[in-house]
Amino acid sequence: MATRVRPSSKRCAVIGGSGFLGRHLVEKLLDRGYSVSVFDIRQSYELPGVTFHQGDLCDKQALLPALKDVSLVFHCASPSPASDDRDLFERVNIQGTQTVIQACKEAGIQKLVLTSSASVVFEGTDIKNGREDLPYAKKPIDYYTKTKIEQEKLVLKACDKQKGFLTVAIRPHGIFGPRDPQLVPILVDTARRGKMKFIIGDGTNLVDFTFVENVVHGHILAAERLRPDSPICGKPYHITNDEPVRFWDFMSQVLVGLGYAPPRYHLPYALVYGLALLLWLLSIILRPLKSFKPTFTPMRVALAGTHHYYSCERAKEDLGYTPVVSLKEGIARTVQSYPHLRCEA
Ligand SMILES: NC(=O)C1=CN([C@@H]2O[C@H](COP(=O)(O)OP(=O)(O)OC[C@H]3O[C@@H](n4cnc5c(N)ncnc54)[C@H](OP(=O)(O)O)[C@@H]3O)[C@@H](O)[C@H]2O)C=CC1
Ligand SMILES: CC(C)CCC[C@@H](C)[C@H]1CC[C@H]2C3=C(CC[C@]12C)[C@@]1(C)CCC(=O)C[C@@H]1CC3
Repeated sequence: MATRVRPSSKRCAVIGGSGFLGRHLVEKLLDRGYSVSVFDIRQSYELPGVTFHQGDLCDKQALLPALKDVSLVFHCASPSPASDDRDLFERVNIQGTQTVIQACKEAGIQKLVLTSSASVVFEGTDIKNGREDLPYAKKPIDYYTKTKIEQEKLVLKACDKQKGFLTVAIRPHGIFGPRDPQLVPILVDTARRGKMKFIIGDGTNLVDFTFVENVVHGHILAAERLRPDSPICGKPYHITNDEPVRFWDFMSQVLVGLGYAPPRYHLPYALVYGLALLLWLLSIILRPLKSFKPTFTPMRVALAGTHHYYSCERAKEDLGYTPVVSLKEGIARTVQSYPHLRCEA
């Protein structure tokens, strides 16, 4: 008679484990003695203790082998927020997350930890010390945000103590660190094209940027505290560096660290936002003739010109969270990790 292997609490799966956050999470899980099954649409590395399963998370049959003998699943896969492909976001973040939940239930998974985003409450206007009880954005600023909201709702609603399927959502904001494919590379590319001379607005707006290891720490605390009797079941948690910083000071520190000049001249927020909106509309209208992707999208301008920082008191109280790497140290380690992006002049 075939014996069914009891899932080990030290065996977990990371969906999206080839990505920026996913790979940092996998590395920390290995350090902590977990063995890890990675499921991703691409394989970007090999590591002892990790088994790779390549596939699309919308395909339950492809997903199930990655969840075999696993008790804990982290779901941190998403299309890039830089995309504006509505169908892709809906397919992966909404239908795909439904598939992940179904596959978890079929595979007898006990815990599912979702990487959501603090942006689920952001509508393009100021948020100061926002707590988790803020309502979801009624007018989400883009398809990424819209589908992250639906995704979070699905995962939190699926939490079922009676059936032994526990869920929690982590809401990070502005993740940065070594190997990030977005923030630093886009910033440097913009600087190299001579477009990082301007500060949008008066430059005093405060924002959370979160070093990737703090985000990983929040995920692991949540996973380890997720038990039927814990208050965290079915809830979202902000995870930040807990050091809101002026958006333009952060950008300047990264730019200067890499040898580029910081932005100096101010432009009115409303003007830049209006221009970004116009360019975005033009890029849609002209798409059949010529494809171009504006750097300053309405989303980026809103993120660069408003206050948006979040309280992580709930994570401190319920998860025992405190950041493990300060902003200063995080920026230094990030800058050091991009020798190829330094200014050569
Ligand atoms: N970066 C940030 O500042 C923030 C990120 N988040 C969230 O954190 C999570 C991780 O983000 P991050 O590490 O930056 O993103 P990455 O793009 O680096 O990682 C996501 C991974 O998921 C993969 N993926 C995409 N679609 C599928 C699919 N259909 N099936 C299987 N795998 C897929 C990606 O592959 P490919 O690259 O080929 O698409 C990639 O390897 C996301 O959920 C994101 O929404 C939340 C707040 C802030
Ligand atoms: C061109 C410059 C004005 C801006 C360059 C940096 C930006 C690329 C980043 C600044 C804030 C970042 C951010 C995200 C992506 C990269 C930035 C826009 C997210 C949208 C990533 C996904 C999320 O869930 C929220 C993030 C907010 C901050």
